[in-house]
Amino acid sequence: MNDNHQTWEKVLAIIKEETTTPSFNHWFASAHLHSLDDTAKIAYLETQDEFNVRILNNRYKTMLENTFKTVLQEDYRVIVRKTTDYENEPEKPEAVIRKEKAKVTYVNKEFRNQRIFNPKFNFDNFVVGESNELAYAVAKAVAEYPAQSYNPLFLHGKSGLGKTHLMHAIGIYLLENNNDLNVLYVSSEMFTNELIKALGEKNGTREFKNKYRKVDVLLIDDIQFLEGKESTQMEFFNTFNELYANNKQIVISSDRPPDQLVRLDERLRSRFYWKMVAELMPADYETRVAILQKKAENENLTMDSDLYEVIQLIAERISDNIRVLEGAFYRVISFSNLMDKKIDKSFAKRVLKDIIINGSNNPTPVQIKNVVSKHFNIKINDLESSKRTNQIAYPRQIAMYLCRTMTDFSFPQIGQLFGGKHYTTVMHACDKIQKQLRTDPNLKDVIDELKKEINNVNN
Ligand SMILES: Nc1ncnc2c1ncn2[C@@H]1O[C@H](COP(=O)(O)OP(=O)(O)OP(=O)(O)O)[C@@H](O)[C@H]1O
Repeated sequence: MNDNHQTWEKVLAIIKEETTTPSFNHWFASAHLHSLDDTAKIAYLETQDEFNVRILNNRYKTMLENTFKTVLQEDYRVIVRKTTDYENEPEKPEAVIRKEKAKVTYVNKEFRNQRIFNPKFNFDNFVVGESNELAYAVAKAVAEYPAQSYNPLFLHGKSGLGKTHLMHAIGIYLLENNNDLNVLYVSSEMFTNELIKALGEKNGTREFKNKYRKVDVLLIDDIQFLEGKESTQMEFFNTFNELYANNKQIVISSDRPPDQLVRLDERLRSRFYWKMVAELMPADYETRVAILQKKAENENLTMDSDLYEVIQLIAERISDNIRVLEGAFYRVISFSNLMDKKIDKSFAKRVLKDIIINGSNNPTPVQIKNVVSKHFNIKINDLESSKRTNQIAYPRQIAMYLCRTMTDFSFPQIGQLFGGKHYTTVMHACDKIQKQLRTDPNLKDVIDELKKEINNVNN
């Protein structure tokens, strides 16, 4: 039995445990592992039937990727194709094969071990919102048509907003579609260290230059690191010019726009403006929620109202860095696994005490009442009155629900704050809104909007 066969057997054994017998027999039993690309970290699966391909790709991809991770102890991206798609890869003349083999060896030697792409940083996993749609669109265009419309591409944005993710996504996409391309991803720090090492070795500089001049697509991250390093800048300047002159794609990322890289050579800075400069801005609330929903999906978590509330809580409180946002979410997940506790809001608050409680204050019931009364165009006094018309009672129930979910006030305390109502009235209101939220998307939009407004007032 070869390694791939063994791997696939292990994957199947796990999946068999996790799915029903009919699903397993239907979708997995006839699939095979076609090949594993250990460099690009892709598992290629094959199956005979077109529909089966679609189901495995759409419905079971996350499960497959998680299972490969369990078996191989590494992240692998899964691609399922029809068997005939592999068979129909055009036969190449002997001379072409020989030439390609030579090229592959060369790619192996100089570039393969620098293809350090994180398979999770792909386009499918990148959630697009208003804050990043331009950057996403141009990154995708570069991946599809390198060195055509957007060369060079300069991506900038504050820390943790997805620059590296998009660069890896470009690299992964390019390699998936043309494995022979010389795609090179380097951080500016790696570039600098490589240059310093080369300077200390016999023929080092020549080899360094040769290597970089042979690149088809250069992805260079965190260019701000080159600030103040004159000789590295000079070498990068030469590399840039040479690649550009040969119509090779260059993608650069930075934590600032080019004009703010003041300790970078002016000639280099001006080149960054030649084609496309795209900014990644802090994600808005909806995008932050969508990002965490995607992470939950990737972790195979079942989305119930408790989990959704936790996602909202984290998205409300952490707004300027996606890395911190997802870090908080993963912390909740791992503590819940460790302690075997269900994820809900009070558990999340405990686990994230340092971020949620100390890092930011809960809104006050007064702020909540203010926002709700403005939204429904009624008076705060009305919220505290005993009027029972629907026009007043419904916003009051919503306000009570928000006080309960956004503050640490108890049912009796909230009752007091709403004109001395009995605690069972507050419980009833919260229960009603909670249930309605599960079925009424309009109410969910209203609540989301109110929470956003309350947090804006609170910050
Ligand atoms: N739009 C998005 N959708 C999904 N995940 C995202 C998105 N934006 C960022 N992330 C995630 O946030 C984390 C941080 O992103 P990334 O490392 O790309 O940030 P960065 O801008 O390169 O930060 P730095 O400047 O600190 O290197 C990653 O795990 C990435 O997958």
